Amino acid sequence: MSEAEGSKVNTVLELAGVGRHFVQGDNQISILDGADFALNAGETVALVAPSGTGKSTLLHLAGLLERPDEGEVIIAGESCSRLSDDRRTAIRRSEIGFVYQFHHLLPEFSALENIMMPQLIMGLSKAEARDRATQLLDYMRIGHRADHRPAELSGGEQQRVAIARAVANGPLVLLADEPTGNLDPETAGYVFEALDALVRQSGLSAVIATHNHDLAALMDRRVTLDDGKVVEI
Ligand SMILES: Nc1ncnc2c1ncn2[C@@H]1O[C@H](COP(=O)(O)OP(=O)(O)OP(=O)(O)O)[C@@H](O)[C@H]1O
Repeated sequence: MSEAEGSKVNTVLELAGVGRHFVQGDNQISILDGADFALNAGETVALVAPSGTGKSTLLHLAGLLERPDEGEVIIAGESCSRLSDDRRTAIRRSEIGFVYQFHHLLPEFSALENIMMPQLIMGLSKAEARDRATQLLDYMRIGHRADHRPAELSGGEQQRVAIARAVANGPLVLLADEPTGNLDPETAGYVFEALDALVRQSGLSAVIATHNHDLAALMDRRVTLDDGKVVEI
């Protein structure tokens, strides 16, 4: 295999010439315009860019929550832009983990049940899902909170549950949209470090949008958005 072919195989997520345009009033604005990006297996990348430049838009496209207006989103070698909604949902469920700024946990379920849920949807047995959820809670050092509902957890604990839920099905790629943006600096630091450790321990690839340059420095690479394109910083 040539070096070029080898590096393709190693690319878990690719954006190729991606464009996303919105109409605002009388104007069309191009948030992404010919954006290229490649994420390698086991790599962590921080996406650091000013508010409103398109970080969430990029993550939504990469996570197959939206379709680009042009260009391709390629996950594990499969071009996804023209696939059916059902196929995109299947890929998203098996290959993508998402963490948001706000935890979006299901309020009526416990921490453990929230982490079991995506596994049950994927067809795992209750016992398997419970074992994996318990392991993840222990890894995130909140095993003692397993039976608590989200409202009974601190902000940092809620985000650690949300991170555990995002990786519960062993995705290929973790996408996180300011996962610590809603936390005080000290809590943000330890939640981010726990996220980083979990990603590295499980060999995951991750793109993490953050405004925090100290936390971004923990990642393998940093990129920003400039004039609708992804550029290294
Ligand atoms: N569905 C939409 N319709 C119209 N405009 C949109 C839509 N989605 C996003 N935008 C615009 O695209 C721009 C980029 O939004 P996006 O949420 O991606 O930015 P961001 O970098 O994540 O910002 P923040 O850091 O504040 O979360 C914003 O100006 C936003 O108003």
